[in-house]
Amino acid sequence: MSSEVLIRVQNLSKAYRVYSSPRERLQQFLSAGVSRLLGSPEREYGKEFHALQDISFSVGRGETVGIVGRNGSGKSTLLQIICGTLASTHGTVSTQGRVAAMLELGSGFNPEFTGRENIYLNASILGLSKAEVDARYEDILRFADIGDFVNQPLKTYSSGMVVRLAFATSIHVQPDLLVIDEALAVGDTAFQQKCLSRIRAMQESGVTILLVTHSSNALIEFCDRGIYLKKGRLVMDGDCREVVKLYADDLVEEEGGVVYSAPVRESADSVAPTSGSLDKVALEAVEGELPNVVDEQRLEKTPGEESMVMSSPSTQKVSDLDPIDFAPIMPSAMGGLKPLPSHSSQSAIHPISVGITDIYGEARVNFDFRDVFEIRCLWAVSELLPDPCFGIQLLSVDGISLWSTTTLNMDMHSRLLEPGVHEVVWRLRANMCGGRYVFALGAGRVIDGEYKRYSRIDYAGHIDILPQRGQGAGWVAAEPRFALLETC
Ligand SMILES: Nc1ncnc2c1ncn2[C@@H]1O[C@H](COP(=O)(O)OP(=O)(O)OP(=O)(O)O)[C@@H](O)[C@H]1O
Repeated sequence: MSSEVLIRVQNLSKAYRVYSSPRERLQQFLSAGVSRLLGSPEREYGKEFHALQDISFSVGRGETVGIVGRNGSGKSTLLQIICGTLASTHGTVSTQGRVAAMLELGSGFNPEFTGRENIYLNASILGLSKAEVDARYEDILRFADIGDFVNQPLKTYSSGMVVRLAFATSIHVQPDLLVIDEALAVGDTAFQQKCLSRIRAMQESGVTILLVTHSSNALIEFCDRGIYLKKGRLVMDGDCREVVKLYADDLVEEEGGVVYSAPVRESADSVAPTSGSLDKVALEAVEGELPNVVDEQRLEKTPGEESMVMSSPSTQKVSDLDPIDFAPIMPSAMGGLKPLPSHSSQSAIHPISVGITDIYGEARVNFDFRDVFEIRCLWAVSELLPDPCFGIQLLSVDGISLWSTTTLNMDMHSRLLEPGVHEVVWRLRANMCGGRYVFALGAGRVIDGEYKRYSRIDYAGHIDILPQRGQGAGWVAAEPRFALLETC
């Protein structure tokens, strides 16, 4: 990336006047008329609302910057001002070179014009001559792949077709800056993939890209830098992972969850073990203790109860053993769990504290791919609880549920839980791609063969899995192998 600044935003603010009723709006309108007639000062009705407040940042040539923030945080407003389709209230924006923008659906397109007319219109607004558009026209059509619709008015298009045309036009005008406002989310999967690979090619050829996204993965995968807008203010501009972390924590908090991060022990986390090292230590720990392993692995030990025991083949050599099965599940170091607030109405089973730990019960956040880790919770049971059931859910930081299960699904039920405090441990393997993952927990009862939730912890903690080179993108780490075979 060169040091040339392509976008400079300085102390940018955008204010709207918002009215509580149509009447108030009318009063404002009349007051403006009266003040114009009489030359008197205009009386202000309504309230001022700041969609953006005092935003400053710059983007260098060749950089890809992602903007994240909740709905209404000002992302589209910012892009519109940068692209010149909206005026700011205060501050300045300067851009260098040709700016191609994919703002809201069809922005810059006229619904009455045909696709063809819109291509020419749009490209000419961006400074291309007719001859230049002629030379690119076939390529644009090929990329958009909308067939004969190109000769129909845009108002007859589906939203996906508008995106196809808009994207095809934007990338063929050789922009210096490409501005994309979530538009790709509308296209079909195959088209999205085509666009993403074209965006990557444009990144490589030095095009500057400003991208609004709701996907933390997209931010981390595509962007050099992240900007986080919150209620119209820029709260972070920097490393994508830092931005994702802050955004994820805020999301949980704002959606009513109580955010507890498992206490991070700097020494343990700053020297995160390399892949497999934890497993090795775990195996050393269990060597010589094999006869006790099965007993140790019960989540709760009640004489005579056989549920909640992890399967443990007993004929393997120690060197073959996998810590997910063979390392004993130990009680947490109590400092490793974070206390949860008590609520005024408490159900028969409610959480006291929760945390994510390594297999020694030590709080930890960073794990390598395939490391084994544990999500622990102390549950207070206030009455004899027949058929208790525990649930777990793995979520992306965007709140997408990636996996969930319950002890009922795992056929671990029909077990009486005594009043008291019980530590429940879910041991998992980090079979996920690099990135952040959030966990939710639940506890309840099995009633008529169904899991009835008594308590839920929306945010029980998160882990960061360190990315592995060549692993690929996404959530599921499928551990691919590849062969290219000769055929005769
Ligand atoms: N013309 C307007 N009058 C009053 N308020 C407006 C106007 N346009 C936008 N806003 C408000 O400005 C704020 C920022 O809107 P903006 O569309 O930029 O948010 P956003 O982050 O892009 O949201 P989303 O993720 O939903 O697209 C919102 O609260 C919105 O309601």
